[in-house]
Amino acid sequence: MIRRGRVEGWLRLPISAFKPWADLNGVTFNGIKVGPLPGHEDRGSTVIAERALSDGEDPLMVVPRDLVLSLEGVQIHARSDRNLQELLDALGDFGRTARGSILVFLLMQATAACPSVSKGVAVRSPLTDYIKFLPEELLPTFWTEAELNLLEGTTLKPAIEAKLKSLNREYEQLRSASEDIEWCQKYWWDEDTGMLSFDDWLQVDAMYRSRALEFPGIGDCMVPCVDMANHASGEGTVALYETDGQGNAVLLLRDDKRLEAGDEITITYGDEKGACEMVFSYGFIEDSMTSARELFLDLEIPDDDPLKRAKKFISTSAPGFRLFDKADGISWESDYVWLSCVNEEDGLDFRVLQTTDGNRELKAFWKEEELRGLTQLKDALEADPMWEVFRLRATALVQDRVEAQARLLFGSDEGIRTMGLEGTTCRARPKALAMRLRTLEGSLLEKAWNSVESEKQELAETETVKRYLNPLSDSRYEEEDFS
Ligand SMILES: C[S@@+](CC[C@H](N)C(=O)[O-])C[C@H]1O[C@@H](n2cnc3c(N)ncnc32)[C@H](O)[C@@H]1O
Repeated sequence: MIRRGRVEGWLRLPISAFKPWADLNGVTFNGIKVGPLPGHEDRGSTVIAERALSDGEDPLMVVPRDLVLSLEGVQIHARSDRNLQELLDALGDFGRTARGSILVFLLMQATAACPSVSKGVAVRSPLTDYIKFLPEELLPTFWTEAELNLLEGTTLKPAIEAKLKSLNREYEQLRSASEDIEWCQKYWWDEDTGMLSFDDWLQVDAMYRSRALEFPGIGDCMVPCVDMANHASGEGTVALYETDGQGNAVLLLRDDKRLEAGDEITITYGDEKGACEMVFSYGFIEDSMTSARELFLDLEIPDDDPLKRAKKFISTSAPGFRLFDKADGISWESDYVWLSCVNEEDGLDFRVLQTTDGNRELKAFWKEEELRGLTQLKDALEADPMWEVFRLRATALVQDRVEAQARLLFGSDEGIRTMGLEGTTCRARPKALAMRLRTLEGSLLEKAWNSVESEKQELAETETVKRYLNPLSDSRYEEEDFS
């Protein structure tokens, strides 16, 4: 439906109509305009200074609170749209989340804009026209199979596979929740008259994912007009967003920033976000990015670990670890790794205890002390006389996983580069992004391997580890392989 609406024109407005739309809906612009930036048209539209701007300016933009598309905003729309309310109710818990309610609201707006849908099925709002300004984002959920193959060995590959599965589940949930609602059956699902397909769910997901911001006091939401600002990190960030006393969204020039007419007004989508997340959520990697910044590698507790089931049950964190850039090198963090590398003979124990309300609960203990959260495990290990041994095990585990990932990435490199460069089935943008991500992740993996290698060597020189590895000199310890 959405793709067709854009092609046929009923779901598309030129960016030249943006200012009249904003004026009509009470948005205030102060010395700025929205449109493509000459020389950077590939980034779509952006916010541009119309005159010189400096410290002490009034807000560059004020967006009335009733245009802010949040969970609360959708619930307010639903009060005057019976069909929207029925749909949200039918979706249960998902309809009460920011993401679920906003995606459904966007679908309703596209439906309202469709000329073949009877008036009154979906109530039109200022946002019905707003979504006509939103470009089609080429996020990886829209990449072809050949393009996705270029991601082999990157952490984006499993992330996209998992995302597509979860989008499919959500789409099926939408279908089963709404196929008995008469108008949904007619306009969305009917074999002859229904217009919805999985692609529409991907489209509203892409609108939300690439444009949602976390607004102080509101949470995750889409803010029309502020979401026209492109991203720049660090000192490149020119403006910031917040809410004013009335709940309106405002865009403010950062202190010490001075702009000339024609300069771009950027915000940050999150300076800490890594290359993988930037491609995943926004479909680009900032030109100035010279490192993948961070990457997440999954990890399985080995089958021969006798406490595997209990460890998996108790674990609340994602099974894996995060590698990230630090000022002095590469570091990693994960509660899961610490849990993976200790066992009963070290002092880890699990017990089923009765809670005050009569339920039974599995609790983890370290040397008789209850762990009130997995984050406490690392502190307990750090205070243990065997700390260096545990660290060595953890580093070895991390290094093995980094090495396996590097083999996957570099092992597929030659074939991929040939396919990417010669393959005619891959579009230029996904191709360039995939190649850049491969390079950035490859270099982070190399640095991480070297960094854990030196850590391992340092640890191997400690007295605790030497004693541990040499059971003949101290019969308390058994031999272990850290190679
Ligand atoms: C919140 S929207 C910004 C407005 C958008 N350019 C438009 O035309 O509607 C985010 C999208 O803008 C583009 N974008 C933002 N910052 C960019 C940058 N620094 N380089 C390239 N593309 C960028 C990406 O396509 C991203 O998914």
